[in-house]
Amino acid sequence: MSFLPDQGNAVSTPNSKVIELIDPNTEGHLEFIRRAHKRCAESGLESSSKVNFEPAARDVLQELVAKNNQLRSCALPFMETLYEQVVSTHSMVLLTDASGTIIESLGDDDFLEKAQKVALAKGMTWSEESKGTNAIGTALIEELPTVVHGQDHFLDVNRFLTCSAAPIFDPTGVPLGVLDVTGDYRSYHRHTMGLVRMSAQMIENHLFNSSFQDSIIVQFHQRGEFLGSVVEGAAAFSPSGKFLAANRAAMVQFGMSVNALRAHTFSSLFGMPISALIDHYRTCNPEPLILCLHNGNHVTARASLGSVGRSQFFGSAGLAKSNDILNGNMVGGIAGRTSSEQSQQALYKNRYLSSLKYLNTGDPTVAKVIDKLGKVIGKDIPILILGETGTGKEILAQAIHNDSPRRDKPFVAVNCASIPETLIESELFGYEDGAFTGAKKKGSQGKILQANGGTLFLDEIGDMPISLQARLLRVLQERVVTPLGSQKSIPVNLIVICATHRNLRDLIDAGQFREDLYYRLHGLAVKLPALRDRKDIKRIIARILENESPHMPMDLAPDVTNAFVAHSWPGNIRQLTNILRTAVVMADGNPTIEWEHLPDDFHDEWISLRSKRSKPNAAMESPIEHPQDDALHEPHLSGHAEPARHSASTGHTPQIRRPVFSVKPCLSGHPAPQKQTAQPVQRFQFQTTRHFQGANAEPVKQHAAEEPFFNAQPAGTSSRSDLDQTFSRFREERFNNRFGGESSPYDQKAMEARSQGYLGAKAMQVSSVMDLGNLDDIETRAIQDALEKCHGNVSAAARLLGISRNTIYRRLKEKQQA
Ligand SMILES: Nc1ncnc2c1ncn2[C@@H]1O[C@H](COP(=O)(O)OP(=O)(O)OP(=O)(O)O)[C@@H](O)[C@H]1O
Repeated sequence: MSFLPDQGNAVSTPNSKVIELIDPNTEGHLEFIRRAHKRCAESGLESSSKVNFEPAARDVLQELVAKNNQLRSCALPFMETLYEQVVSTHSMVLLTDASGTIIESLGDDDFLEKAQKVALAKGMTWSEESKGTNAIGTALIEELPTVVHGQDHFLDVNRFLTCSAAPIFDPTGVPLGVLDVTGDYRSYHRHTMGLVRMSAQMIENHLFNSSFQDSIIVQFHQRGEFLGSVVEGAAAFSPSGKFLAANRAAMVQFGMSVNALRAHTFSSLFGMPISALIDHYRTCNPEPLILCLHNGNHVTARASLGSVGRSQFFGSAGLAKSNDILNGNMVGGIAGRTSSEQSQQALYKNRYLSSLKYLNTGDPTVAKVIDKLGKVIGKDIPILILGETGTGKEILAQAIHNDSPRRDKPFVAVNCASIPETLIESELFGYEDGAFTGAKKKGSQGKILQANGGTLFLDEIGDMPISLQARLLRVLQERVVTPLGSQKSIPVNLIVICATHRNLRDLIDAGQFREDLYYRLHGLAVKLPALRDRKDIKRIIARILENESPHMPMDLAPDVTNAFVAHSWPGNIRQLTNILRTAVVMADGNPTIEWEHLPDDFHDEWISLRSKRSKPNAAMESPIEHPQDDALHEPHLSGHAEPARHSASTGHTPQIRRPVFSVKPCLSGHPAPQKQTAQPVQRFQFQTTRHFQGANAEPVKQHAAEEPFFNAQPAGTSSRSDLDQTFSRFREERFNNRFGGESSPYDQKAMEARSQGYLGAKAMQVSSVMDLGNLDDIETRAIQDALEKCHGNVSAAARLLGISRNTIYRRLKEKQQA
């Protein structure tokens, strides 16, 4: 094969050289043709030889088309587009298989007649052997784009033709066929070859995507604006990160052949664990990532997780393996699959059928939830999923979809809390061409229409702006959607699943949620338990470990297991997953996860929560030996005396250092915190609302000193969800502050930026930061609030803000020095 450096020509041959070969006026081209003529002469052909016109028998033709069906169906739309470019130029567009036999043709009527005379018809073979030097046959031998013009043809009868052909390769570099434009030699145009090459590459990319649609596909390019274009690189990986295949643009960017790439994984090529990529792309509207290739080049990348990625949690290692096998088989070529492959695929589909059961890991509350859901699946009953953050609401919604008769239709998730209020409407309902300034030229379909036929998952429905709730209600009741700027209502047929961690009843009382919508959504409401209340945590741990370490069984050391069982897991299963993911990497091949493999912030949280006895008796029950004290130390920011923690074995509270935070009043003008001298850790007295609300807002909301941090609270008391609200209000307010409140120009700017694609979005990000003016203050305020919220626990504050602990230390030191 030939388009890779160690295998052939197309990639190793610089583009300038290729252009010389295909330009009939250059010496390089003449040499190329001389070589081809020599081959023909050596095979016994003579220039005066007659062409074989015998049309192919009907059944032979049928078999030929069936054998090459995937290539033909992928290529046909591109052939049609290509033909539109060359129509009325006495030309035809041809597609052949790997032997040079024509399997599809589109042509100008006047030229078709002439073409028949030289056997340019379906079923005819245009290999060099049978038709002498010609673009199709020669391109197959040289595995290079080829122009054979007029006299270049070996056979006299073909010399009235001009042909421009480009080979098409499968994702592993094996030639599948040739795309060609052939016409009367007087109609020759240099641009024809460019069109043919580009179309061949588009066909290859399309074949690549359809061959690996179950795998994780990463698309990338050094220039972000080229994402989505024909020159973007695309590489496919298994769920465990194993390299499967790459298109030729990817091989050029990697600077490696497919054989060399097979020794690589996603992380060795992109410097990031595949699990982090999956996490990023499972979020709503993920941004493209800037990744660093193994060769130091930075690329803008985006990924599609395919069904493998989407169902990663349902398939565990078993599913991952079966997909690896499937994909591994594909690497051998994309031609017909064997029966064992088909049965593998059946197995894979069957696993899909058991998604809900998969989530039933032994907790009686979850079992009841699954039982109830099983009864309504497939019926037109809206489902509302309740539960704290990270309890698996989205996973459950996906499982409901997977088990429903709509499983082959789209599952579209929208996080109502993560989209700015001004954009939710267009994101959900779509908009028409020119609906507003900056809207995309061709309009946008919107998530509701994207989910048509399938399931729409509205996460954080409690955060949907009240103004849009009426429109959503109309969609649910009348089953039609009207895009922005359109007069037309489009019928939709979908199942809606909603989720929230908020109390919708409270929101109704506060006038923030429509009661009619509540009842419309509230067909069956189920509540997922918090992880600390689940009886199956060990099974969940085992499952996560299977996913994170598919090739090596891993387990927790007994003291770690005990700690995990006793912990109150404020971030629920998401937090557990992230901790285990880091621990698996830290264990570095060791099959047992020990204390020292756990991240520092887990140590901090563990101690912080235990010292507050958030789980009564947990510390006493737990036979945990703590890790080295040193590992728990964090620098003292204030030199305050540290509070104590319980001794694991005795239940006493030995004096050890633990992080204590205090800020100088100058940071924000707030009163300095009380000096902390003894346990329990003293909370700051502060006003949660002060940065978030306007002058008329209720000013003071004080947290009681004894309120346990991040602990489950009965409704109405300050709790994790209170904390979430505070932070989301902070973000909202910050957003409004930045962009000027009600009639902010941001809406328009954001729309315009979006319409300009990735670059626009980036520019928007940059300009929004510029607009800020006082970024320092905002950052400091956010840090201070987070620290207050977390009672000085720097790690927890860092986690809340999504920044590193070092950033917090640095910022505070800077402020103290200022
Ligand atoms: N039963 C489970 N087994 C293994 N992992 C799970 C399970 N349920 C959830 N997870 C993990 O927990 C993470 C959080 O799940 P998910 O996003 O569904 O939670 P959520 O309740 O929708 O969170 P949020 O309310 O913050 O959107 C997932 O990324 C997944 O890794």
